[in-house]
Amino acid sequence: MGPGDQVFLDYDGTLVPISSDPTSCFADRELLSILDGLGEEYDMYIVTGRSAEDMRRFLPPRYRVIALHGALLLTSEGDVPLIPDYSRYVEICNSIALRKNEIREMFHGARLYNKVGGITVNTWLMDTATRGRLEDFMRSLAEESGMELYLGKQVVELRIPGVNKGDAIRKFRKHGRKALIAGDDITDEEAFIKNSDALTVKVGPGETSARYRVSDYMEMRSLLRELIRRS
Ligand SMILES: O=P(O)(O)OC[C@H]1O[C@H](O[C@H]2O[C@H](CO)[C@@H](O)[C@H](O)[C@H]2O)[C@H](O)[C@@H](O)[C@@H]1O
Repeated sequence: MGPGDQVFLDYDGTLVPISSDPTSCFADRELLSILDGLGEEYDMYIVTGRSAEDMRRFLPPRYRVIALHGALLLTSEGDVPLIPDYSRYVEICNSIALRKNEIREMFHGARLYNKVGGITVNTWLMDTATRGRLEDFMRSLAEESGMELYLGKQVVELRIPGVNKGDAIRKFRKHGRKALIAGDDITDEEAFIKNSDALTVKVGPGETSARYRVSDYMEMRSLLRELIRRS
């Protein structure tokens, strides 16, 4: 990897630790200094399943972010949908979000967030049986609404069908440039598989199609510091 090459980084679990509270995953000072260092040498993107609103709260606006699993590019000039029907899915999510209280009453511990182009239910506070019922419910909601069910780390989500990090990254790959892609969750596997020529890094345990592995976000940060040092 050298100056001008590309770096695509997942956020939760890759750059910051996974936490049971999804609302407070702010980038700390060390992370910002790493991202700034990378941004000076490399063509860098954060690629996340998070909403635009979350990423604007967690990170300063100077970074390029691909949000909602690849549906939306955030830039300092504004948001650019990367798929044709984005606004239709926003409306679908807004109408599902109207059922927030009903869903919270049906599934004890469920925390539902409208990602404005996705719906996520955080399941950290739920017992296993209730999560199972929630999955069934969300599966039927997906069928009714035309959204896609996605089961991640302690989240049950509805995401825009067909959207995935792999295709999103491919849109931004530059011919003749090396790329590093890192991530910790199932959606990142889609990025690894669709970019098998890249330097792919799995963060944490579990099966993977990535070529390399680091144990956690701290080792990932060390690797990124090394990348800056060598550039
Ligand atoms: O693509 P990512 O940057 O990894 O984002 C994917 C999901 O991130 C959030 O959930 C994950 O992080 C939470 C905070 O650590 C954690 O509570 C949750 O269990 C994780 O799955 C976010 O809430 C989801 O909407 C994103 O899809």
